[in-house]
Amino acid sequence: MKKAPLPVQNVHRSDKNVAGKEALVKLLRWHFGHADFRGKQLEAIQAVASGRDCFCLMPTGGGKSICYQIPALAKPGIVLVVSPLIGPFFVSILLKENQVMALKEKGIAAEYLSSTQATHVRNKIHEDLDSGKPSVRLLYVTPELIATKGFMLKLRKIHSRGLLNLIAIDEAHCISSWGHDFRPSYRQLSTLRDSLADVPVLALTATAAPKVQKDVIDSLSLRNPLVLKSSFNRPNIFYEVRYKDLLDNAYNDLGNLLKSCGNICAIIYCLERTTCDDLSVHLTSIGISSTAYHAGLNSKLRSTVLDDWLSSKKQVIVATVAFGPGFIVILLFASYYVWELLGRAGIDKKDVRMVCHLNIPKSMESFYQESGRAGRDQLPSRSVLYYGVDDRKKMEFILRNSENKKSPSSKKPTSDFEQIVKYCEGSGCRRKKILESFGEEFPTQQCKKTCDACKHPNQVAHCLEELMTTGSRRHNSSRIFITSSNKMTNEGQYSEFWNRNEDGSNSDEEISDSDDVSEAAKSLAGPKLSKKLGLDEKLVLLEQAEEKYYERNKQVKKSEKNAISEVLRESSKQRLLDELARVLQQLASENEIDSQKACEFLENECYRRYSKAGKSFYYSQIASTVRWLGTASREELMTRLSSVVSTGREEEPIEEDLSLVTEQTENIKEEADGKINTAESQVGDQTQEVVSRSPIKLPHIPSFSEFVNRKKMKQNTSAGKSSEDFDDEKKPAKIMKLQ
Ligand SMILES: Nc1ncnc2c1ncn2[C@@H]1O[C@H](COP(=O)(O)OP(=O)(O)OP(=O)(O)O)[C@@H](O)[C@H]1O
Ligand SMILES: [Mg+2]
Repeated sequence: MKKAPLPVQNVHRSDKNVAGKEALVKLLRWHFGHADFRGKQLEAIQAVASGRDCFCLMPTGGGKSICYQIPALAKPGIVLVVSPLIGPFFVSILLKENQVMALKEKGIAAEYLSSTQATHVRNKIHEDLDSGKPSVRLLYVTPELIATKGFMLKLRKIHSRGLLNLIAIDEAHCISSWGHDFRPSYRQLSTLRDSLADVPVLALTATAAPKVQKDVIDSLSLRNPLVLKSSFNRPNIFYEVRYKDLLDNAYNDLGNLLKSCGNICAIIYCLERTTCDDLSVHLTSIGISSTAYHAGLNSKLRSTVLDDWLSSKKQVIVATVAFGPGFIVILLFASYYVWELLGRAGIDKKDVRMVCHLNIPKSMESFYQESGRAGRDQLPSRSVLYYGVDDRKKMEFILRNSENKKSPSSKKPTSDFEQIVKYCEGSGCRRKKILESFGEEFPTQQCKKTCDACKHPNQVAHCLEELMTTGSRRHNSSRIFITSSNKMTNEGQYSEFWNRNEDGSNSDEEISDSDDVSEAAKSLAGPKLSKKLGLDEKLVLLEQAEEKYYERNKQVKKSEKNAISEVLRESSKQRLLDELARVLQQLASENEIDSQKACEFLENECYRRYSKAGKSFYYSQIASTVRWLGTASREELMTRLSSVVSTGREEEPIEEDLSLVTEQTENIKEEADGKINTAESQVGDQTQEVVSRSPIKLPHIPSFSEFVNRKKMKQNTSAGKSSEDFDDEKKPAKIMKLQ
């Protein structure tokens, strides 16, 4: 049942005064049921309540959210919470939704704004914000939304009415390129101070590196901030490393470990989604209720899986881990969707008793964040990392690629990785290694045997010795530990991480991220794919690789091979939705288009055109549509999407009825103008004037074959014709820029 909010006047003495401890504790008890504030929570709350900026460094699970949730209850007005869009769009929205729901259950008027919400829900929130007396107290938004002109004007208006009490930047380390999780959209938050100079800013992070702290404070232009730092020690977590190379079977070991702990709630992180599936099947087969969670599942299934785990219907969730944007570039094209589930995604499941890493994480920070999901209720919990030399090499390879992608001189990923390698391969106290990597001194005796190295030093020393010997034998080398793997990229043994960009073409999306084609890509990968090969040769190789794959899978019938599965269609819709949401946010046009319907329309169009031709062509068309979304002007989007969606003519191909579309656009434009006038023009958004009344030529989305032909034409310099010439000949009215 919902709780009634405590009357505000009971809590705050006056708008200017620092809120009294007693009143704040009362709020904490009433709404959250906690007896008292933890660590530096009260100091942070009192600082921002008095109008001071604050930088708050607390470990994962330390209770950062309370630092902005209580201020939202202590004074009339709004607390704006900026938190990142983490991982695939749907999941992050789901998590925000969960958080907001949980707050509402506590009687707190919280909302989130996102372009994936139904238009009427979004409109209602906007109406509330524009009302002059908003009922919402905690408003969660993304940095992308803050960057839009329309929303910033809206904030200014709220502020001018004296209703913007605080801006909380959660996961503030994302603003720093030194952080492990840098997000370019966070950079845009630096304009907040200029636009809303006197609103206190609270920056919250669990990333402890001093240069990140400085970067955050500078980037957000925090003024004389109160800097609050808590220890990063998580005394209730027991840290342990198990050595895969010394185990008969890591799956069995993990299964036995989970069984020996009883019916506990656990998270297992894996590097690859096939491992997630295999491991989940294995655990289920031995009677452990488990479920896999990764991007290979459609969004509906993902949501069910997550719900099952959150509600403890399933005991163990086996999920893929997160990588930064650099990794996405590498992995996406090899079909290894990158996925951040429970690492920093704000999931607050308190009773996770164990977090296992089946593969080595990419850095100490990632490890700390992910293992920190255990024991958020402060009860004894466990972190178990399964370390294998092969895993380490694989990760080194990925990291090296990522470095090369960013800048050849960037050595951050590998140097961060060395810390976690030392954590696994060193013999000293694990807890000390974690804390020292964050610059925190920690005397070993304070560990009090809460890591394997302190509890069983001889056993760990013995394992390390054995690992050294086994490793030397296996790898025929005298050095196993902390080796450099400069040669990895030449060995070709990790072909699943083949970097498509190597081929120098811009046709990345033409490689389907459906499993089958990625398998083909695997076969094609590695040394076979020389940079010197031209496009034709590469296409031939791709075809051969595809054939090889299907030969290997005799059970796959020819017809099935080309079929477009529901899973692929779902993931394509999601992909379109992600891109459209991003673009609409950038254009501050979320209210004008029902993204869900628009993406269904676009996907349906691709499907209708290419379902017979097969999935490569279908996928290629999806990829082109995504590209088009990314480059289309607002005018083009409006013309193409608003008209179709709002008139319910989803099934009609646009080119077939251009005049109708134009006519519809006129109507929609009028309708949209009306909406804009009420919702957006109140904040004076000049950018809304773009919709044109003149007939608009619809952009053509090139098919895969057109794309290849264009490539060929580009190569064919001797013919003396440009690719545009070629297209002009073929399809005079349908030219689209391919970058
Ligand atoms: N004063 C308190 N007393 C008891 N429990 C608390 C208190 N403050 C917060 N908690 C609980 O601690 C848990 C973690 O809180 P929260 O999600 O805010 O952590 P966080 O610092 O944001 O972590 P993360 O970095 O993982 O996002 C929650 O279950 C919350 O209810
Ligand atoms: Mg948090």
